[in-house]
Amino acid sequence: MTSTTTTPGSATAAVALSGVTKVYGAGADAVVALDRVSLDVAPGEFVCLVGASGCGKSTLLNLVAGLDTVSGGGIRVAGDASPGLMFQEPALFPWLTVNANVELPLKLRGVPSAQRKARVAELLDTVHLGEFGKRRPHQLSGGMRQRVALARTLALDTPVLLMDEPFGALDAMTRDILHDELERLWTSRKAAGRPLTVLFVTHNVREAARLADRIVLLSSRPGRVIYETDVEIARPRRIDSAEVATIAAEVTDRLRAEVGRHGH
Ligand SMILES: Nc1ncnc2c1ncn2[C@@H]1O[C@H](COP(=O)(O)OP(=O)(O)OP(=O)(O)O)[C@@H](O)[C@H]1O
Repeated sequence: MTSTTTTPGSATAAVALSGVTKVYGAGADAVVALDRVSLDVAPGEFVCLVGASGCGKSTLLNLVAGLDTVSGGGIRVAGDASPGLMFQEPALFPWLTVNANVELPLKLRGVPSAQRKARVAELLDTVHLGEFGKRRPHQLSGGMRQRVALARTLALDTPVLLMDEPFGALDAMTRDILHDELERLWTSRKAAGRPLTVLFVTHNVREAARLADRIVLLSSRPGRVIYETDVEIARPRRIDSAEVATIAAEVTDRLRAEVGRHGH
C-alpha cells in the first residue's frame, strides 16, 4: 500500500523533517544532496530509508542527528536528548573492555556507579553478551562488536535511534540474527510503553522489507522522497519469507527505474 497521508511537520511526530534542503559547497561546485525533503516518523515507528548510492541517505541521517546543519527547511526531534546513533563501524574504544564501552555514556551523564553497573549488565544481557563484559573489542567477532555498539547506544535511553547501514559489514547469517534481535528489542520497548522510534538507512531492500513499518525511497541527486510504502507484515518476520520478498521486489523495481533514469 502506498502511503500518502503523511503530514510534514506534524506536532506528534518523533522526527519531523519539513522541506529539508542540503547543499554542499557553493557556486559551480555546489552539490544539492537533499531537495525539500519532508518526512514524519511517528513515535515507535520503524522507518527504513533506501535509495541508490549517493542519494543523500547519510546526509539526511546526519542532519537529524544534529551532526550537520540544513541549508533550508527544518527538522524537529522529539525529546530532550539527542538521538542515539549507530554506524556501519561499531567505533568502540579498543583499550576499554566491553563493560567500560557500554558504561561510558552513563558515566558521562553522571549516573552513579552502582546504578551504572546494573544497567550495563542489563544492556549486555539484552544483546546476548552477558558473558563477554570483560573482553576487549578485538576479542569479539564483528557481529558481537556491533551488539556492543547497540548496547552502548541503548544506554543513552533515547526515544529515537538513528542507524546508518549498521549491519552492512556483516555476513548474511550474522545480519539475520541481528535483525531478529533488533526487532525483538524494538517490540519489547513498544510492549513496555517506551516505544523506540527507528530511522534506519540501508541500500539493502530486503533488509528494509524485513525490518520496516514503512520504507521511504529517495531519488538520486538531488535526494527527494519519490515513493513510500507501508510494510504490513506480521512480526516477527523472516528475511526469506514470501511476503518480505514481494515487498522487496516492489521497492527494487522502483529503485531500478530511478537508477535507470539517472544512468548510475
Ligand atoms: N561533506 C560533503 N561535501 C561535499 N559533498 C558531499 C559531502 N557529503 C556528501 N556529499 C555528496 O552529497 C551526496 C549525498 O551523499 P550521501 O553520503 O548522503 O549519500 P548516501 O545516499 O548516503 O550514499 P551511500 O549509499 O553511497 O552511502 C553525494 O553526491 C555526495 O557526494
